[in-house]
Order: sequence, then C-alpha cells, then structure tokens
Amino acid sequence: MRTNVTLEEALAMLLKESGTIEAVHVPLLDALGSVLAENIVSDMDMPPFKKSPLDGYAVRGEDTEGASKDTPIILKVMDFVPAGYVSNKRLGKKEAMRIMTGAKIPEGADAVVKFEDTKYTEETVTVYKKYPVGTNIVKAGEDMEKGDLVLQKGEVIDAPEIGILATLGKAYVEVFRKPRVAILSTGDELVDMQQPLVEGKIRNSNSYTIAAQIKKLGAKPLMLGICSDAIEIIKAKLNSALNWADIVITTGGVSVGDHDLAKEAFREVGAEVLFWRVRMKPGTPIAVAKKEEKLIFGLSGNPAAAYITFEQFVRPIILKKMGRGNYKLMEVKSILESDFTKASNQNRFVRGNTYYRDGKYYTRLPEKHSSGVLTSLMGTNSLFYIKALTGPYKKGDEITVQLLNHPEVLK
Ligand SMILES: Nc1nc2c(c(=O)[nH]1)N[C@H]1C(S)=C(S)[C@@H](COP(=O)(O)OP(=O)(O)OC[C@H]3O[C@@H](n4cnc5c(N)ncnc54)[C@H](O)[C@@H]3O)O[C@H]1N2
Ligand code: MOO
Ligand SMILES: [Mg+2]
Repeated sequence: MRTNVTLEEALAMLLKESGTIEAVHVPLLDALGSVLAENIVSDMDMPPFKKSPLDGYAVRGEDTEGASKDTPIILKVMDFVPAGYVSNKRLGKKEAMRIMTGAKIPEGADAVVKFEDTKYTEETVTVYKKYPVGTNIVKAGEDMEKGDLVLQKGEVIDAPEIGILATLGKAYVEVFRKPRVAILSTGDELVDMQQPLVEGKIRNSNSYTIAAQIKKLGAKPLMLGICSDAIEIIKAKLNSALNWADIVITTGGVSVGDHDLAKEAFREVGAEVLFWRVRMKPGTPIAVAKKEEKLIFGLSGNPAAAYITFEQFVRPIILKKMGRGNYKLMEVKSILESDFTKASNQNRFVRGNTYYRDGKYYTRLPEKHSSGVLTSLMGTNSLFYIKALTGPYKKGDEITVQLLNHPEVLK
C-alpha cells in the first residue's frame, strides 16, 4: 500500500486500474446520457425523397421562363399533395400541383413557388417571376446520405442523437452500461432519517449526497444504508456491495481513530489497498482498494471532504467506465472576490461560486470552509484549486478554478 501520494499519482493509479464497462442493448430513450458503443451508419437517405420546404405550388421551372409582374404566367392546378402523400400524376407542360411542406415533389416538377408569391384559384395559379430548376427543392439525402457514418462509437447520446437514432429506426441502441455504484456509510454515530435522533447521533447525509452525485453523472446508485463501526458488519455489507456493484464507495472510518476500520475491512474481503492518504485538503485520509476489476473508494466521513474527493477521484472513474473520453473537470482562470489567507503546505480545494461577467470569471468564497460543514457547499459550482505552498491569496488575484457542473473538456 502506498501512502501520502500526490493527487496526480492517485488519479493516474486509478485511471490505470479501471477500464470501460461492457456494452448493452437498451431501448432508445434509456440511452440518454450514455456513450454509444457502436458506429451508426445510415442505411437510407434523409430525407428519403426530394421534398418541398414550403406550402405552395410545384411547377416546372421551364414553364416560368419569361414570367414577370407585367407578364405573369398562368398554370393549371391538376393535383394536391399534402405531406405524407404522393401524387400518382405526372406534371405536364404549363401545369402545377398544390403541395404542402414536407410532401414529396411530384414527377415532372422541379421547382416550388410559395403561396405568398402567387395568386391562385382552385383551378389556376399565377406566377410572377422566373423560378430556375431546383428552386425550393430539398434534395434527397440533404440531412444524411445512405452510407454516412452518422454517429461514432464513443459519442455521448444527448437529445439530438436520440432524434437521429429515431430517424434511422433504431428502437434499441448499443451503449456502455451505466456503472452500478454502491454506497455504504460507516459510523456508530449515524442514524437514518426514519430513526430517532438520540444524543450523540447525527443523521446520515453522505449516502444521499453521494447518491445524488452518482445520479448526476448518469450512473446507478444503490444506498446500502448505515453500517456500525464493527468489522464483521462492514465486511458483510462490503461483500454484498461487491456482488452487485461495479464501484463501491464507503464513507467514514478511514482516518487513524480507534474505530476507523475501513482499510482493514477492505483487506479482509480480499481487496488490495492501492493507496491511503492523498496530499490534499480536504479528504486527506482517502483510501482506495481494488478487488478483481472493482474499485472500493473509502472516502472521509466529513461531508464536504467526501463530496470533494468524489469529484476528484470517483467522478473520473465513473465517466471512464461509462466510456466517456473526457473526464477532466474544466479549469479556468478566475478573479478572486475575497481574501483567502489560510496557509497550506498541501494542495487544497476551496469551495467557490464562480460566475461569468464581461468576458471574465469571478469567484466568491463562502464564509465556512471546514470539511465538516455541508451548508457552504450550497451554491458551490466550482473549486478554487490552491497548489501546495502558494498563497496567501488576496481579493483581485487571478486564481485557477475547476468548474464542477461543466461536463465536457475537449481533449
Ligand atoms: N488524529 C487524527 N485525527 C484525524 C485526522 C488525523 O490526521 N489525525 N484526520 C482528520 C481528517 S482531515 C478527517 S477528513 C477525518 C476523517 O475521518 P474518517 O474518514 O475516519 O471519518 P469519521 O471519523 O468516521 O467521521 C468524520 C466526521 O464525519 C461525520 N460523518 C461520518 N459519516 C457521516 C455521514 N454518513 N453523514 C454525515 N456525517 C458523517 C462524523 O460524524 C465525523 O464528525 O478525520 C480527522 N481526524
Ligand atoms: O482531510 Mo479532512 O477532510 O481535511 O477534514
Ligand atoms: Mg475517524
């Protein structure tokens, strides 16, 4: 087991130890937020036929030669084509067909004139200018052509991708399975919300915060509840977590206290502890173990420490497992709006609220910074990343912040 590793070493180790999860076939809408595990090649032109982009009249361009305001041309209306229908007639000389947006261009027609530019009766339409061949005709395959590689393996499926797949009739799609992440909160002081809050106890918040963080990433959380500081109970819960989950998260019991049993429990279920303690604040005592392909993250019990170490270490692993190539948090330069004078010989993440104004980012810091304080994480959309042995920082200084709610960083 390695101890006191740097942030970079810890992350590199974790990324090396985890791969992408297997692909599964899911109903189209369930693929939202997942990563495509297959290439999608179009088996058709879209649109599949030449269509009208307007409500108007399909005409032959050549019939409009010489038309002008003073010398309009009158065409005979010989059919009507609403969208979804096709005319079985062929447009002849000096003929027009009334056509609606989205309808297939009838045989013989090669231009469309919109209603507003004509005068019409039931039998005739009058055209006042020349419409060259191809005017207002949407080509077959304008959107995609048969044989086009429309979506590539590795792309994240968002709403437009869902629409494209629907266009191609893909009722099921192959995506990387969403990782299952089990959460176990350890600590004799914890009670669940349904239980009475007796003296010396607090309610378990970590399970809920972390389940929400997992859900936000599109993975599947499973809360295994609370577990007392008793090695046999922790082991039993860990074993059932490892049965179900791809990743296991525990909180609490990773420091040096008499009842801090997480590492010992990890070993006793047959996992290898990769490292314990990272040179960062908060969340220093994090321990990560591995059993077969599964990582077990032992996060600090302190709520803000657990939250921040999740974002630093668990988030990239979940995203990598889901097949996402971009799992780095976006870092930007920002202007500090208040002093931060606390000296630190460790890398430190300070919660901040970053906003954008007139081309620049600005970051406000909350008053409370303790890793036991959860309320000042409200409104935290970014982390002020202080490198070891830098600072103190003053209002107006340029700082580096990680944006927490910005999902994509281009490689
Ligand atoms: N002698 C030392 N003591 C401590 C050190 C140290 O280096 N030497 N490190 C401190 C730091 S830093 C941290 S962080 C904590 C980490 O402690 P643990 O991971 O062992 O967590 P616990 O002791 O179980 O709990 C810490 C704190 O968090 C509360 N907690 C725990 N679980 C939950 C939960 N599910 N929901 C809400 N709150 C929770 C718990 O009651 C404690 O107050 O260790 C320091 N000590
Ligand atoms: O590392 Mo602990 O989270 O600072 O309190
Ligand atoms: Mg402890």
